Amino acid sequence: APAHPLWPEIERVTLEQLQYARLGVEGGVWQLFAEDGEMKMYKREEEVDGLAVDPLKAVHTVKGVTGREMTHYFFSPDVRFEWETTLEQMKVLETIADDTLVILQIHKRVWPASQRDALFWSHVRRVPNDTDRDAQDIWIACNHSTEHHEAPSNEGKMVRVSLTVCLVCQTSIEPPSDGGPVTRDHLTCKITYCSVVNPGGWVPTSALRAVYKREYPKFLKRFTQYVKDRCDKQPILF
Ligand SMILES: Cc1cccc(-c2n[nH]cc2-c2ccc(F)c(-c3ccc(S(=O)(=O)CCO)cc3)c2)n1
Repeated sequence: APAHPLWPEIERVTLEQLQYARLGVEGGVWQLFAEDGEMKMYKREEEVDGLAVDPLKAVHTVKGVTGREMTHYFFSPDVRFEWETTLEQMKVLETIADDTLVILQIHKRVWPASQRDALFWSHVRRVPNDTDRDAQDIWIACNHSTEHHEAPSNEGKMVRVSLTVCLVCQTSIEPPSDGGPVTRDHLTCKITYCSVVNPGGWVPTSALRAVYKREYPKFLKRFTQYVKDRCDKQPILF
């Protein structure tokens, strides 16, 4: 593993997020707040220092793509402006490895709050499926707030959020009964998107919850549709 000061934290947080994502939404602690076809969005209402920091967990089933493809397009900074509608600026501050970056993002201001930015490391990895030999490997992409000497001090113009986000994908293949080749029609990708965002500065709880309720379903629908469109008619990446 690369000898970078962030590496131990990247390893720990990525594997913690994998376990967290794989925990179901049973137990009554998660409140279903949005549903659209296969997509189900849950939240927990939690406040830290009077700030709503509502953990979010979304589950979705997407046909015709693999977990490697889904996490690749989530991780890749090159395509982020194509699906992340609230992004205003983005800068890759450090390339730690081809699967590990440090990114600064400035997002569009949401009235009446002040504009926010996010500084985080981003990592994507394949995790062999240790429980079920026949199953495909699991893929996880994880974004977690960090410090970085290259991050411009935004002279108080911006409020910095702190976030931990993961996208965990499990692909399954239903092979064609006629023994023919596996095509995208035989692929199903089960995804779990988890996010905890501390808005960093005071936002009225009701306004923040309204933003989450509007933005998260829109984001996940748009992102997963973007990946389906990009992968359509392309060779399958397992
Ligand atoms: C999807 C969503 C939920 C809640 C708020 C908003 C939003 N609306 N206007 C500005 C933002 C905004 C402000 C700060 C942020 F850090 C992110 C933010 C959201 C997601 C991620 S990510 O890591 O899931 C995907 C990469 O951008 C990173 C930052 C988004 N968008």
